Amino acid sequence: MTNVLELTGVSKTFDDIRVLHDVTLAVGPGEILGLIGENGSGKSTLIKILSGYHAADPGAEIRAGGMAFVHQDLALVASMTVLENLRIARFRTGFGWRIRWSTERAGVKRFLDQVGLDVHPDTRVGDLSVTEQALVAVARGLADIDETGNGQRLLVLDEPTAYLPRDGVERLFGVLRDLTAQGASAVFVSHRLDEVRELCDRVAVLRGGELVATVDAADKTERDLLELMLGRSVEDLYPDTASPEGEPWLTVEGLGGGALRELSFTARPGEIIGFAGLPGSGYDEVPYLLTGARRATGGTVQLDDRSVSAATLRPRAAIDLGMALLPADRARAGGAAALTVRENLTLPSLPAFTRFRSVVSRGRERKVAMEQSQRYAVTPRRPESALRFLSGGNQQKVLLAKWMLGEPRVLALHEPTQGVDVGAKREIFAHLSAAAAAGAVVLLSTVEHEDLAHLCGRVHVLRGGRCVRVIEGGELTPGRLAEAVYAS
Ligand SMILES: Nc1ncnc2c1ncn2[C@@H]1O[C@H](COP(=O)(O)OP(=O)(O)OP(=O)(O)O)[C@@H](O)[C@H]1O
Repeated sequence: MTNVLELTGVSKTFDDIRVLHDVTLAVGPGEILGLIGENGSGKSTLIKILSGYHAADPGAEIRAGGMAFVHQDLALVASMTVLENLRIARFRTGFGWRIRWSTERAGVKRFLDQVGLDVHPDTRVGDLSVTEQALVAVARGLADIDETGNGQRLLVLDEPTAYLPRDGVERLFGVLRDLTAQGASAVFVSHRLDEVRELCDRVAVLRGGELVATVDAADKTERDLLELMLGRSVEDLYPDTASPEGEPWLTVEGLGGGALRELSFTARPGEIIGFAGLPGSGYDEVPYLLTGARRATGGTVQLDDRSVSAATLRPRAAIDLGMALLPADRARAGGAAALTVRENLTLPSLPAFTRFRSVVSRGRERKVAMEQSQRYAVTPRRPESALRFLSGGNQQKVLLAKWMLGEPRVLALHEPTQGVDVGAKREIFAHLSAAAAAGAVVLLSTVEHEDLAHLCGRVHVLRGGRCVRVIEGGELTPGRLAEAVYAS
């Protein structure tokens, strides 16, 4: 049987820098190929060449059958219906250019069935769960292929599980297995090596733009894959963290806003505190409400002897109090994509680079930008390049480095390692632990139970906007956390 995708000699050069070198690979019918690599190794660039967004350097050969893409953010329009999302720009018109809705509904139903989704085509996508939305994105991919394909079907999935709960991941994988049993193929790009091993038949490993290995998933452990990715042996992922003594100096009382109804807790300098829960429980609102990025409806925040009403707290005041926020949505909320790495790094602490009240000292800025890029292992080390040209994981390192420059006393983070490779993840954890050791309070809202269990001294589990359990000490394991989060 002929391959569904064949790449031969694919290279890509940006501004004289070669980010892909002579990549050759193939995907067979019914096969799921994993694509892994460190941040900046060239995964997205390769996918963008497949999708036609970038042209490969001359000399490449690409042969593909019907192909569709499912991106991490799913690219669905929440305010439109499932039907509209699937058929957007392709409605079949009958006599007099009227859209034949009944035919459209029946056509869409066929693709929803293929992904095992029992929702009415007129349901608004925004009203579906994140798992259902991911399945709609897969159904749309199948519909796209049906329009353009030649019978061969290849789904390219770029970190599709980043926002999914565990049961959603299992459901998505079940659907992908069913589809491949019927002859469809998939390329699965992910930083989650456990999921790559679980789902894929073979795994292609990119390192520094080169395809360094293609291996059978069943033959390799997670650690093997990680070492192939990094090209070296690895140490433990998590740093040692101490549980600090002393008086609490952050006191939060009755914090509410969005899905969060009422949250109270105290923190000592040096503590790393986690917040966990299901979507809608409010666990992910904490960093934003505490730092004034989202308007709280009530509650007080006391830092040392300064007490402020959460409802009147604005981001600037929060920064002045020594609080920093690292949001999950780094593309839109975290950084200024069009500004350079240097400008992003120095933005919040600009007054420190200013002479005679208004003149920014470029020289000092440059020096500090270079130092921070080094300290946080940002690659490529080019402070004058625009933030948006960095790979996702490297953007995250820049944004963390930016807040660390101001030596915050409270560091509030939402999904700080989303899309970050395991090597960079280790570095980020080491920086968080160092910030805590220097006396900062670190607050971590994430779905990564493993990270919470290893890094935090205590985790607050939220449900219905309230803390229903605090897990600490010997109880604090990923398993216990998952039980508490999923308990109804
Ligand atoms: N448009 C561009 N202009 C200049 N350089 C770019 C551009 N797009 C990507 N790069 C560079 O190409 C390299 C590969 O980036 P790419 O986004 O493909 O990595 P990745 O493996 O997807 O990383 P991540 O896991 O962090 O998303 C990086 O060094 C990046 O800075």
